[in-house]
Amino acid sequence: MSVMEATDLYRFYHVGDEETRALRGVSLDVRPGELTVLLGKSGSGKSTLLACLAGLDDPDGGVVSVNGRTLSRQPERVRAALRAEHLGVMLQGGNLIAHLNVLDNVTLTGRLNGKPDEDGAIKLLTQLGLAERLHAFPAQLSGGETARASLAAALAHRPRVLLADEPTAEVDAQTEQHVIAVIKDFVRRNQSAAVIATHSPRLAEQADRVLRIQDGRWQDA
Ligand SMILES: Nc1ncnc2c1ncn2[C@@H]1O[C@H](COP(=O)(O)OP(=O)(O)OP(=O)(O)O)[C@@H](O)[C@H]1O
Repeated sequence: MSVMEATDLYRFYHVGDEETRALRGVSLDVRPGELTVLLGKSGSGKSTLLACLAGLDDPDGGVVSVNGRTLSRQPERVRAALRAEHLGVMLQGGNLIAHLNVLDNVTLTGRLNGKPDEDGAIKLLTQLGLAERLHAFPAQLSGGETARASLAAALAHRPRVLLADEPTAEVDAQTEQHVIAVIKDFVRRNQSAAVIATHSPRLAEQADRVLRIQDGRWQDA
């Protein structure tokens, strides 16, 4: 049984006369308890795929569903509700709200879902080495701290699927191991799933499944 399914996704971008075929027929089954890593050169389509899986972008063709519910081509309010209930999304550049401190950012989705869990949020931030930064605002964080706080914000409400774009891009090797441990622990403990785009061989080494994308298609397809 899968927690998320993507079938035959296409996404084309048009800028002037130029057409970029960012996704060209990508299908994916995301299974519970599995950490899936997406590898591919810069520009191969990883971020576009994650944005479509998150319902933040709509594919031009194909369908995305989460927990059996269709996410693609739904009104924004339906997608936002499905995202808040089932998905944790961490995109490049972070997903923190500027006027909320780290702790309030991390507890936000839980509060919106009617399941506030400040203790859980503090525990998660502590695991990620941010115990001293609970009351800092996003503008005061380093790149690596922003990435870790964004990851905590994506995980705190224990989503069925974590979708993360380069969560270890700006951290040192030791911090990277912490981040990977938190993600693996989350997947195992909750029988959730994670789909992570990365350039990190260390993260790929610890994945249950590694998928390679090239020019908007699976490499071996
Ligand atoms: N909003 C956009 N408008 C036009 N073209 C875009 C847009 N977003 C992405 N693209 C193009 O689509 C292709 C896939 O981009 P994407 O960001 O998905 O790649 P990526 O594999 O995530 O790259 P990176 O590893 O650098 O993050 C690239 O050619 C990119 O230039």
